[in-house]
Parts: sequence; structure tokens; C-alpha cells
Amino acid sequence: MVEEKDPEGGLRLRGVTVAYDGVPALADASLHLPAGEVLAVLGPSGSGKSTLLRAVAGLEPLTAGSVAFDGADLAGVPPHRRGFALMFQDGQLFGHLSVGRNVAYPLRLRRTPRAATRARVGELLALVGLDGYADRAPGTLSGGERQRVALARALACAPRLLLLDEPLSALDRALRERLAGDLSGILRTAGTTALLVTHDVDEAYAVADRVALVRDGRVVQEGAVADVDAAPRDAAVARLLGYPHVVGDRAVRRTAFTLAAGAGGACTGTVLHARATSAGRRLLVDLDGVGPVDVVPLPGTPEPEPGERVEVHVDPTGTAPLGGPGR
Ligand SMILES: Nc1ncnc2c1ncn2[C@@H]1O[C@H](COP(=O)(O)OP(=O)(O)OP(=O)(O)O)[C@@H](O)[C@H]1O
Repeated sequence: MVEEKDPEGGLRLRGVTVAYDGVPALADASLHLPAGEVLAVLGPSGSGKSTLLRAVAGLEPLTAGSVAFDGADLAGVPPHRRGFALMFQDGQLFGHLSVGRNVAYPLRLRRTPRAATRARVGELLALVGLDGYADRAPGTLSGGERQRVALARALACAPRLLLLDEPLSALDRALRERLAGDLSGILRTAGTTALLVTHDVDEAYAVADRVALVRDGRVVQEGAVADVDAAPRDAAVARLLGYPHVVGDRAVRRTAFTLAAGAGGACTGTVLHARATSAGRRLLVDLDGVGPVDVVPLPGTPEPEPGERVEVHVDPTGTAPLGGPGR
């Protein structure tokens, strides 16, 4: 039998508005994060993602709406009484404390007995893959290691909700990709309900079960990652999800265009030039009615010259219909 989740369990925002000096940075935001799941809040810079997270944490007063957890309204509950933990882009470790003492810090604040603290710190360091690091000084760690320590510290008191604000954005791409996978595993193992703010779709997809898209202070689409990815609401949402192009009524990924062998391509265009990319050689083609797109050339055939008219095939697996439900 499939267990039914309490529909009011987890985090629920209803019509949340936050204004700075009378100007709303977040307007009428509603979303639901079921207990035990991870929700990515994805949006461009300045769209209101951090404001949303701060409103949930209780760090910004609401102009309108409500934030509730497990069905209980949090109005009037100060940040430190919400049972939430926060982690930022720069993990903000205490430089003068060892790794072990950083992780133990929230436990000591709660006067956890020494032996229990030691055991918990060992467990948390193992969880984040830093067994044996307890005596290291934060200054001797790599950026990725520091973020793991910050994560262990955030999880120390088993928060009922973990709020992550761009936790990986300070790291380089390769490390970010690896840590996103690790973060997903750690959150699943710990069974933590988490809200992750990010502007990176790959990070959102690697870590989260659900995604909420924020634009101009509004939650414009929300749902399970697979559902949202399969049907972005409009071209702007599609762009955030890694579909930079629109052909007809479909959003198209950068990688979906290939040169058609002979006639019969879905689109026509004019070759601008050929260029090397990290994914291999590409033709930049000015697609009629669409604009410049990267096209995979046909192996083993002469490359068309700039100015030549070509037919281009669109791989349907790299496309999605626009017009999905909002929220
Ligand atoms: N304390 C503040 N006072 C005034 N305006 C603010 C304040 N904090 C944020 N804003 C404004 O509110 C809007 C949303 O900011 P917010 O930080 O929530 O965006 P964001 O999506 O998290 O952006 P980024 O990805 O760049 O961090 C922006 O226009 C920002 O300038």
C-alpha cells in the first residue's frame, strides 16, 4: 500500500508578500514542500529567491500571507524557535574552532552532553564524507570540504527544515557537480526536508524532487522536477530550465539541433560559421524564424560553407511543449 502523505505536512506558503521600502521583492508566493522532500527554488538573479528563503526562516516580516510548518502557522515564531537550519554560499565556519568544534557548536548551545555530542559529530562527519577531519582547522580545508563541514553543522540538531541558499555557487563547476550529487545523497540519508535556493538548473535537478520557478518576485510554476521539465509554462521558464530556443510551440535544448541529411529537416536556415565547442564541432546556423543556434554537423560529409542554406533536424527528445500548468 502506498502511504499517503499528510497534505498539510511539511512547509506551506500561502500568498506570501515581502516588500522592501514598500516595493515587493516577493509577491503572493504560494508553494508546498512535503515532509522529507527537497524543493529547489530556481530563478534568475534578483528574482526574489533569497527573500523567499528569508521569509521562511522568519528573517523578513511578511506584508501579506502566511508561512506554516506541519499545519502550524509560524507568524510570531522567531527564527531560532522554528526548528530550521540555514546554510549559505559561504558556509561561514568559525575560523578559530576545529572542524569538530564547528559541527558541535549547535549541540553545545543546546547543552547536549559531551559524550552524545562527540558521537553525533562523528556520525555527521561520516555522513558528509569527512571522517577523520575533526581536528583540522577550517583554514586548511578546500572550498568543497568547508561546505561539507557547514552542511554537517547545519544538520547537527536534526532541523525539521534545512534552508540552503546557493550552497554550492562559490565552488568551481566540476566540484559543484560532484557535491550536488553528494548533497542529494546526504539529504536523502538524513531524511531531511530541505529548501534549496539556486540559479543553476543542473544543481536544482541533481538535488531536488520538486522545483519552484521564481520570476520578478512571483512563483510562476511549481511541481515535480520531471513534470516541470516536461512542460515549462512559457518561454521564459523554459530558458531557466535549459531550453534556450523556441521552435513553433516547443521549447528546444541547445543540443537538439542536427544537420539533416538531404531534405526533410524540420527547419531551414543559413550557415553563419563553424566553431569548436566543448561538446565538439558545431555549425552556427541562423535558423529561419528562430535565430542563431548551434547545429551538430553530419560526420563524414563536407561541412557546408557560410551562407549556404541548410535543413536542420530537431531531436524530439530535446524538446518540450510550452504551456504547462503554472501552480
Ligand atoms: N534588504 C533589502 N533592501 C532592499 N531591497 C532588497 C533587500 N534585499 C533584497 N532586495 C531587493 O529585492 C529583490 C529580490 O532580491 P533577492 O535577494 O531575494 O533575489 P535573488 O533571487 O535571491 O537574487 P540573487 O540570485 O542575485 O541572490 C532585488 O531587487 C533586491 O535588490
